[in-house]
Amino acid sequence: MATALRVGFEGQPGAHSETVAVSLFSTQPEFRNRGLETVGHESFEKVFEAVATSQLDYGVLPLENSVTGTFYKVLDLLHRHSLHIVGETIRHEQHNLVALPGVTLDEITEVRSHPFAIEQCRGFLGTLGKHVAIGQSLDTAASALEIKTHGLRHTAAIVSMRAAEMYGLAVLQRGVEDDPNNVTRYVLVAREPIAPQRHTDPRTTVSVALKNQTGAMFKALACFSMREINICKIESRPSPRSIRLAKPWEYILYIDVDGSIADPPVANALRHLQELAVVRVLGSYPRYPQPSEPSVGLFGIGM
Ligand SMILES: O=C(O)C(=O)Cc1ccccc1
Repeated sequence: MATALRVGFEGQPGAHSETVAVSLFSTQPEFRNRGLETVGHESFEKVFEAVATSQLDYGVLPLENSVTGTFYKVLDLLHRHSLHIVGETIRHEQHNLVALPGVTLDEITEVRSHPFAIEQCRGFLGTLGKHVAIGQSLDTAASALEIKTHGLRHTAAIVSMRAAEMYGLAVLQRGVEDDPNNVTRYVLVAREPIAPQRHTDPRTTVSVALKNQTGAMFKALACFSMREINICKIESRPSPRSIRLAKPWEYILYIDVDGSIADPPVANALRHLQELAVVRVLGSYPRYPQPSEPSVGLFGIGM
């Protein structure tokens, strides 16, 4: 039998990104029968490096959250490495306050989680009172692991139900996120690009190195709008090579559009854009439906 697909994520087993990897790879027909080993890494950078050096087949990375915004590090790494986006999915994460079994809420003096999870629960955390300190961990599941490993009776974590079960923690309060409609968009990255099929409602993401010149942004966007191509997202990040003291920076523009580079209007728009700026296609990829919560028994190996 062929070896299982190795899929990397940042964090410990039970992190949201790992849950997404497990659901996606166990439900989507192109991956379902391949076997899966999820592998935790200590940073997004290490996930990129492991895919680039063939230690992993894919990486699953959070790209943006509807409340806390873009995971900038991931965007910067997409530009810096030459990997390709080969899929995306959007998922609602339920955040739950959990602690060692038998511990009650009034015993808690610290709550730990990933900084984005903390931000998404600010309203709830504000109700706990000033005696409760807020601590950060690399990912949500790492906070659960720390509580379990060190027997921390006064610390609670904000994690998924899957992570709570994996680390044997009890739920103090379910659904502590401020916005119940809060969703995270994840991307799947690989070494080789793919050509998505039309029925997958594909998107294309490009990075565009823009000159600091009058009208540069307007002209770049016009390449799409004059061909009736819908732009779904624009984000800009300082271009690392352009940064000098007391000089205006240049920016890398990230543009997501509906359609695939196999569609003539998108291909023409990108050819046009290449006449104005340095363009890299980060991927044309299918949009997978929101994966369901996998059962706790399904997980791979950790860091
Ligand atoms: O920390 C995790 O579990 C992650 O996968 C990152 C994250 C954190 C908060 C919301 C979505 C993803």
